[in-house]
Amino acid sequence: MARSAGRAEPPEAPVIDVRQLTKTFRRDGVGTTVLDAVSLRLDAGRIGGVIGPSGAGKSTLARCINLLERPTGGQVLVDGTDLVALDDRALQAARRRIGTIFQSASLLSSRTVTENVALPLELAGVPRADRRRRVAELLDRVGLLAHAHAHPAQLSGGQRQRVGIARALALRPAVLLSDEATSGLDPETTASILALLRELRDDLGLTILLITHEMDVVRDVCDEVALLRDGRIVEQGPITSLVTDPDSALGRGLVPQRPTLAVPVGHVAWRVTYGAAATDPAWLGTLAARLGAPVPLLGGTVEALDGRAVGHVTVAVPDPAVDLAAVLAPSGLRAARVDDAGPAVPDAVADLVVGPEAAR
Ligand SMILES: Nc1ncnc2c1ncn2[C@@H]1O[C@H](COP(=O)(O)OP(=O)(O)OP(=O)(O)O)[C@@H](O)[C@H]1O
Repeated sequence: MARSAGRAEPPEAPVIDVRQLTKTFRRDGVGTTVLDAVSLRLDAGRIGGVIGPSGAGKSTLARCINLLERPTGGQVLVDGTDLVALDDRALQAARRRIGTIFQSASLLSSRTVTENVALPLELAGVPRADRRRRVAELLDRVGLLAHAHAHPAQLSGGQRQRVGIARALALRPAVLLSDEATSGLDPETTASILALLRELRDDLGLTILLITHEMDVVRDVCDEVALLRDGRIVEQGPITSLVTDPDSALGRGLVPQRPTLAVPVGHVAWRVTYGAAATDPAWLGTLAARLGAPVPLLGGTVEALDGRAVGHVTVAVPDPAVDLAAVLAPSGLRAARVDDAGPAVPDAVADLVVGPEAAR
């Protein structure tokens, strides 16, 4: 349809729009608030993460988003429909918009792979021939056609999780909700499941929300992330913004500072944060030439994210009078003296899995 000239298109509504979600459990007249005014939005085709330590309320949030648990307050809009406001019958239909995968794939052990994937189709009354076609398509997509007649006990953990993913996609949901789906898998299997999720997003335009306690999962696959702690979102944003903000605890958790070498006598340690769209790759050599003395590199992590360099390095500046922040600003780098830069891994994320070698 032609757009009318001069009229701005309304911004696209997010596929997931959680507003002021609250959950209080009551036992013996005593209420415990597990989610406190949680709000998050995720646009179509984005992969969002919710990360938090044990007990933060992550699983409760996942269960409130697909309404397995009724929120005490707030709204859960999926594709513009507030699930909280629906009666049970309407909710049953609306829930098909969300496919969920869990830590244990929760497959029926007596059923084959094909029969497990077909289950939601059976329950939805899809005719047998259509079911067969759809299951074959799904198993092909998750790379399990060869195991169609196997039982769950004959599969590896990663393969079981793929069956869970195929089953979650059976009714063509708009949203895939993953509650710790890669927890307990080895790093290689985790990477292959995350690659599959990325592929599903790219090919099917799925919107994916990952609930996890692993920073590596967030860094590898998410476009944006929210940090949940004690039932509240304490920080959230696009990954690229967080990792380029030296003041972001989440950003520093995502690209953790490794232990550095000792500062040579007479030098001052500075932490340099990458992140501008363009960074002069030769800045360290340029800096040494400008100071007329070598600038020892004490450690750091720099990696590519969305085609730009992100991370931090620690360098030892031979002249205490140098204001490195001012010197490096034109190179697209931000610098803070290590004494003022805060801990390598901020307290706010210290209890999350930030990588095996991260400084504690
Ligand atoms: N049905 C319930 N009744 C009472 N309290 C509950 C219930 N479900 C969860 N809780 C409490 O809510 C808090 C958050 O639990 P939740 O399982 O959502 O956290 P989590 O972040 O997923 O933790 P983990 O990573 O350890 O699974 C916990 O203190 C838990 O005891």
